[in-house]
Parts: sequence; structure tokens; C-alpha cells
Amino acid sequence: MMQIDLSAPDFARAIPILQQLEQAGYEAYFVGGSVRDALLHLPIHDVDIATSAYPAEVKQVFARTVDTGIQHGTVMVLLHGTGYEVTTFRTESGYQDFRRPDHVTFVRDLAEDLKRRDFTVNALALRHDGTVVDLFAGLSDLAEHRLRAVGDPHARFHEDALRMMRAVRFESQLGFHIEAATTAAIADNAALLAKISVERVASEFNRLLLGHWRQQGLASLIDTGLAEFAPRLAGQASALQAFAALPATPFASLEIGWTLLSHFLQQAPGPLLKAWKQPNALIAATQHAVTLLAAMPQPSDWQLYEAGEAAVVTATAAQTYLQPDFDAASVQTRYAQLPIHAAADLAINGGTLIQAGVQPGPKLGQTLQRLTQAVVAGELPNTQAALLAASRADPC
Ligand SMILES: Nc1ccn([C@@H]2O[C@H](COP(=O)(O)OP(=O)(O)OP(=O)(O)O)[C@@H](O)[C@H]2O)c(=O)n1
Ligand SMILES: [Mg+2]
Repeated sequence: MMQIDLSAPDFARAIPILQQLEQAGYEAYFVGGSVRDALLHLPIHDVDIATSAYPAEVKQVFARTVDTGIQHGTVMVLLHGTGYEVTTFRTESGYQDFRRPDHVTFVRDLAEDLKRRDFTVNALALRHDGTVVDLFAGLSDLAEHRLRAVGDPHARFHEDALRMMRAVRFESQLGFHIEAATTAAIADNAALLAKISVERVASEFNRLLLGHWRQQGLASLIDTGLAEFAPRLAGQASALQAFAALPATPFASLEIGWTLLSHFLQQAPGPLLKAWKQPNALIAATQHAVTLLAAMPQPSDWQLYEAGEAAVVTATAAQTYLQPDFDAASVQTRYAQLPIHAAADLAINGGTLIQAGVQPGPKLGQTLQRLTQAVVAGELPNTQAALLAASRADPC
């Protein structure tokens, strides 16, 4: 049996939980993504623990627990200020909606729990002494960077269709490839993706966009037909192919990814990102960046001013994917050197103009806009005297 190093602080601090469960006569293991990531020498997060103890038994073993998901078998154990999810070994059945089981049954056998998991590399269990339980050749799949469904891939994707998106996300995130039978099952079941909530699909897609092997993840998304069942990607194979063929450099932000996707799909970011239920801040940021990207490679000073700093960073980065010799730094420097960057930087405002005798109303707004443009263009100095003089000379 293979041994792994448990000195990573996240594991080390949780080991007493495994030990206390064993001392009480139960089995307990680290399971899921933390085991996979530790074996890959990647940073680990959310340590999941699985145990043969039933929820009521877990609560008897530990002084401080919180019922976070007791009907699913999960009890949160509080230790040194951290909460650890401890979940009873379970089997699942039903899945009439392709999203979640109708019934979960608590079991005492680790094998029963591991065999309902999605991929072999996610079905490893790690004991407190560092031994790894590997019932489905997950270690050799891990070594070969292979994603393989546990058991029958069709069954796994029928249980939870989101797993198909997880596969392409892991591909992008880990640089693994999906083995043939698993790929074929995704292609056969791609339509089930439509059963999954947009938020869950989007969460996987965003992680795919940010992965270091994005090209591979996108290629599988297209080749398996999954993209046909994702919001606004149906019928867009050639635009997606072009997007997937962008230089492999990872996107430094979601904004860059969505800006380029919107560009290739020729879809306005508003409706595109709303269909994906993305947060309003990401939608607004992408809208500004897409507008500026359309003005690349030579945006005017005014276009840079209107875009604002965040969109300048995003759009210049996006342009380097479209035009490898693009000089992003010089456009960013031009932005930095603009005389003003926001209305608040202007030496006058509406109130100053009214005090100087300009009538309130739409004309006032137009005058302010013209003065702002003149300052941004370097045609007027940003001083109250110069701007007031110019407002008096303003023809309208
Ligand atoms: N649709 C899913 C989601 C999760 N799991 C199982 O539950 C574990 C934990 O799930 P989750 O935290 O969502 O994913 P991780 O694999 O841990 O990956 P990460 O946390 O890095 O996203 C997975 O490893 C897998 O064993 C599963 O079988 N099917
Ligand atoms: Mg996890």
C-alpha cells in the first residue's frame, strides 16, 4: 500500500479527528479532492473526512459539532477553531433528476462509499498513518494523468450530470486527459447537462476558463458536444474553436476570459453573461473591457478614460491573445498619463458651473462632458480658471 506525507498543515491539524474516530472503534479517512491534490503535490483546501460512524455516533465522539447536513450524513466537527466536514460512508440511489440522489443510505463499508464517487482519482481514501486505499486503480490513473469514471461511466453521469462538466474542468485545471470510455459516455449523455442549474455549470466553466490547460478543457467541451447544452454556446463550434486556439497562456482573470469569449462569439457581454448567471460586477467589468477591446490596438485617450483602469488592464491583456506583438504596456502607460481618470479629478463640477452662472439643466451636463473631453485630450489645462473660461466660451 502506498504511503503519503501527511505533514501538510491542513492534513496534520485534522489528523486527531481521524484518530479519535478510530479510537472509538470506527474507520475514518481523508477523501476527495484533498487526497488527489496532495498526491499531485498541489496545495490542498477543504479537507473532507469520511467515516463508518453514523452521524449520531460522530456527535458522541466530539465535544463540539454542528449539524450542517445531517440528512446527507455530514456533521461539522470543530477543532482548534476550524470546522471539518465529517460524512458517514453512504450509498446513493434514485437520481431521477440527474442531479441529486432521492435516497442516501448510511453504510459501514468504505468500498460502498468510494464506488459511488465520480472519478478514480477522486475515489482514493487516506488513513491517518498515510496509507492510501485505492480500490479502482486511482493511483495509476493519477500517475498517468488520466480521468476515468469509477465503474460504469454512464451510471456516474446519470447520477449527477454535472460530473461531465467536472471532467472538462479537471482536464483544464490538472492537465489530465479523459480516457476513451469516459469521453464516449460524456458524448452520449451531453444533453443531460441541460438538467443542471446554470449556476453549477457556470462554476465549473469558470474554473475551466482559469485552468492552466484551458485549450485541452475547451477542446473536450466542444468535441464531446457538451458545449451544445451550455448557455449560448449551442451552434457556436467554429467561434469556440477559435477561442480554444488562442495562445495557451492562462487567463489572469475571469474578466479576460469572458471578454475574449464574448469577442469570439460576437455576443454582447450583457446577455451572454446574464445567461450564465454571472455576478453583476463581472458583467459590468466585461462590458467595459469588450467596448475597449473593439477600439484596439489604437484606442483614443477618450476611449481609455471611459473604460477606466480595470477595463484597460483587462482589454490590453485580452488584445495580447489576439495580437501577440501588441504592446500592452505602452497603452497602459498612456492611460496612466491621462490628465484625469474620473469626473472627481476634474477641477470643476456641476456645482462650480452653477455658481459661475450656468443654468442647471441638460446643457450643463453637455458642457461638463465637453470640458472633460478637452481635459482628457490635453486641449485644456485641468484648472478651475481655464475650465470656467472655456465654459463661458462654450457655444451651446
Ligand atoms: N458531482 C460530484 C461531486 C463530488 N464527488 C465526490 O466528492 C468529492 C468532493 O467533492 P468536491 O469538493 O466538489 O470536488 P473535489 O474533487 O474535492 O475538487 P475541488 O474541491 O478541488 O473542486 C469528490 O472528490 C468526489 O469524490 C462526486 O463523486 N460527484
Ligand atoms: Mg473538494
